[in-house]
Formats: sequence, C-alpha cells, structure tokens
Amino acid sequence: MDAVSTFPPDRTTALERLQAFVPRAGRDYAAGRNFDHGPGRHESVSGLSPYLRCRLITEEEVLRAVLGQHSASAAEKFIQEVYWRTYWKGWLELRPGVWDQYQRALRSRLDEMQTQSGLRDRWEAACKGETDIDCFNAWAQELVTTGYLHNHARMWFASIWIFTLGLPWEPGADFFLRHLLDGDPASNTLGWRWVAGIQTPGKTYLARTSNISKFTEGRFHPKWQLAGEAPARAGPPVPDPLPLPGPVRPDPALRTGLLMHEDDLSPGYAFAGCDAVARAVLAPQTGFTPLTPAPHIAGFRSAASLDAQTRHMPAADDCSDVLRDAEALMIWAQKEGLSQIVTPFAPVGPVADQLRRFAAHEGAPRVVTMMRATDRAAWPLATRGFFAFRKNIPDLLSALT
Ligand SMILES: Cc1cc2nc3c(=O)[nH]c(=O)nc-3n(C[C@H](O)[C@H](O)[C@H](O)COP(=O)(O)OP(=O)(O)OC[C@H]3O[C@@H](n4cnc5c(N)ncnc54)[C@H](O)[C@@H]3O)c2cc1C
Repeated sequence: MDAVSTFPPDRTTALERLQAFVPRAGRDYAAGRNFDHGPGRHESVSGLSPYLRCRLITEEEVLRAVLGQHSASAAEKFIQEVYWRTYWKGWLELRPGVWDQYQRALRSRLDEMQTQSGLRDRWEAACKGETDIDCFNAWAQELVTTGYLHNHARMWFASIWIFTLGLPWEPGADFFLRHLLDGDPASNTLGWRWVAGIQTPGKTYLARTSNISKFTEGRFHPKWQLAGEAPARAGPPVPDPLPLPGPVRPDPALRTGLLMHEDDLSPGYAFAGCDAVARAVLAPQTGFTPLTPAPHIAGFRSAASLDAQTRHMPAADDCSDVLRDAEALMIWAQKEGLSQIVTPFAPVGPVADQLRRFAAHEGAPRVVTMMRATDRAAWPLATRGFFAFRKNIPDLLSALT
C-alpha cells in the first residue's frame, strides 16, 4: 500500500477513522499505545496525525468525540498526547527563531555532507534503509513507503540515527519531514531536539534492545548493535518566548478574498460572515526542506485541499485559483482588486513564510490571519516544559465543552 491509499486524503475517511478509534481511546490506548505492531497494523493508536496536521479534522473535534464516550480520566493518556501536539505548536510559535536555527543548521550539515564522503555515505545508507541494523532499515522503508511511523519507532529511529550511527540530528529531522504525511515543523523539530537532548537540556532518549524487542513483540532484537549511551548534543541558546500576535478582525467594508492553506483545512471559523469576492488556495509548500520531498506529501495535501474546497469554497462563479507562492498571490490579489485577504492563522513554517513574503510586497492588500480560539487559549501556556503545561489541560478541556 502506498501512502495516499494508506491515508485517503479526505474528511470522510478522517471522521470514519475517528469514529472507529474512539471506543479504544480510553484504557485500551493507555495500555497498548507503545506497541508498534508493524506496517498496516497500527491499531493501538489512532492514525489520525496526517488529518490533524492539515486540520482536515481538528484537535477540538477529536477531543469532543473522545469525551463523548470516555471520562477525562479514562482517556487521560490519549488527551495528553493530543495536547503534546498543541504544546509543541505553542512552544515553537512563541520561539519562531528555533525553526530558523534548525533550517540554517540543516543547510550547513547538508553542505558538510558534500565534502565529507564518509558522512555522506552513512547518511545515504540511513535514508535508504541500508545500514547493518534491521529494525532501523525496516522503519526507514516503512516511512518512505507509507508516509507514517509509529511514535515509538520515531523515537527509536531518531535515537539510533543520532547516537548509534553518529549522524547530525538535523538531516534526520529533514528525512522525516520529506516523507511523513503528518510532517510538522513544530512536532518534528522539537521531537528530534528532545531525543538529541537539546529540547530538555541534558535529557536524551536512548533506544534500548530490550525495549525495542518488547514493544515490537519480538519482531526486532538488535542485540549488541545499539549505542550504550546517549550523550546530549549541543544546541544554540533558545530565544526568550515572544507574545502571540493580537487578535485581528476583517474589515467588512473592504473588498475581500478568502485564502485557504494546508495548515488549516477547516477554515469555516475564519471565513464565517466574510462577504468575499474571490477565493483561492495556496498550493502545498515545499519550503520546509532544501531537498526534494516525497511526492506523496504534495499528493496528500493537494487532494485534502480539494476535498476541503468542496465544503468551504462552493463551486461557484469565482472560485478557486490554486496559487503557488507569494508572487502568484500578488497577481491574484491585483487581478481581483482585493484590499483584504482573510485566511486561517498559519503557524511557524513555510505557509507563514510565504504569507510574510506576500505582505512585504509593495501594494499588497491587508492580510487578516485568524487564529482559532483554542490555539489562542493554549499556545501562550507553552512557556516552560510539558509537565507545567499539562496542568492547564482540565481548564482547556472545560473551555471546549
Ligand atoms: C522524532 C519525532 C518526530 C515526530 N514528528 C512528528 C511530526 O512531524 N508530526 C506529528 O504530528 N507528530 C510527530 N511526532 C509525534 C508522534 O510520533 C506522532 O504524532 C504520532 O506518532 C502520530 O500517530 P497517531 O496519530 O497514530 O498518534 P496517536 O497516538 O493516536 O495520538 C493522537 C494524536 O496526538 C498527537 N500526538 C501524539 N503523540 C504526539 C507527540 N509525541 N508529539 C506531538 N503530537 C503527538 C498527534 O496529532 C496524533 O495524531 C514525532 C515524534 C518524534 C519522537
């Protein structure tokens, strides 16, 4: 099965998967979530991440559905995992410079690969799944083929990449982003930083043979093959948290265009009440890597956008241009005579970069990026570690209901 048939890119599938998973979101999830049963057998987790990544369904919908069948304490573990996503998004949003640091370091590491053939050979072998470590090779191949890896496999893979293969973490994070359907600037960069011991300074994640053997139910047992220690990698200083941008509102007097993008394919909350003269979609962005991403990423996100258009941009007269970048957006805005563009908020990443470039054009219309109330409530709380953040979960949940 390829990636897009494993994860059909439409909301109906996402809702069906949610419905099928909800009965298992309570104590079953807590007991089974760490087991990686192998490709096509990830029944102990939800498999919702590609849909949540583009918000073809939202965190709020998932939490409401789970709380409809379980108490918050029975589903505590699952709820916490969903809030890990929110926490990482908030943490990076408050410190956008960490994404820039990662991108700069990645480019330097890739340049080093060009001049150091030993390093390049190890990197290529890791990406092709041609190392001496069977489990690592199997996960590399699963990722490349299906666009997904179980959370525990992501942790093991990243740990082996850094501490056993001795590769720099940034090209590993890039390998994930080039193949994961759920590839996300926040969860991925900060997940790799966490394994490397940069995110929680000094605390690393070491993949152990016994743990891999137990949680793959004996499919893998990489005895004597893994590093025995995981010394923390160094990282640049983390910038102080910045405030989130304040709330903005569309001006109803202005000639308005609506713009949908891959970071939020449920834009009803942003578009509600806007009297628009034109609608457009920003094409899937590739600016998260200097290399070539797997075609299934654009395949998934384009099809998911098309699916979302059927709900949020009815096939009428004026819709819907698919625009590649800031320059194409400018041409569209001028053609339509727009003085305002309303769009869902784009968190740190390539869509936000593209919108910033657009806004910097001379004569660009006003860009109104609408942030969800749930993000506005939760993201500013990501000032410290997850354990401080999670104390807020009961209040965040009661604000949902
Ligand atoms: C090195 C590394 C890189 C990662 N890169 C990404 C990434 O690019 N995109 C991404 O969405 N997740 C990433 N994760 C987190 C996690 O592995 C995936 O979210 C999860 O495996 C998705 O599978 P699922 O939907 O079946 O998860 P479930 O266990 O069913 O969890 C439900 C939802 O909660 C969220 N979630 C669960 N665990 C985490 C977590 N540890 N961090 C953040 N959110 C979580 C996801 O949105 C997920 O869909 C990464 C983890 C590691 C260790």
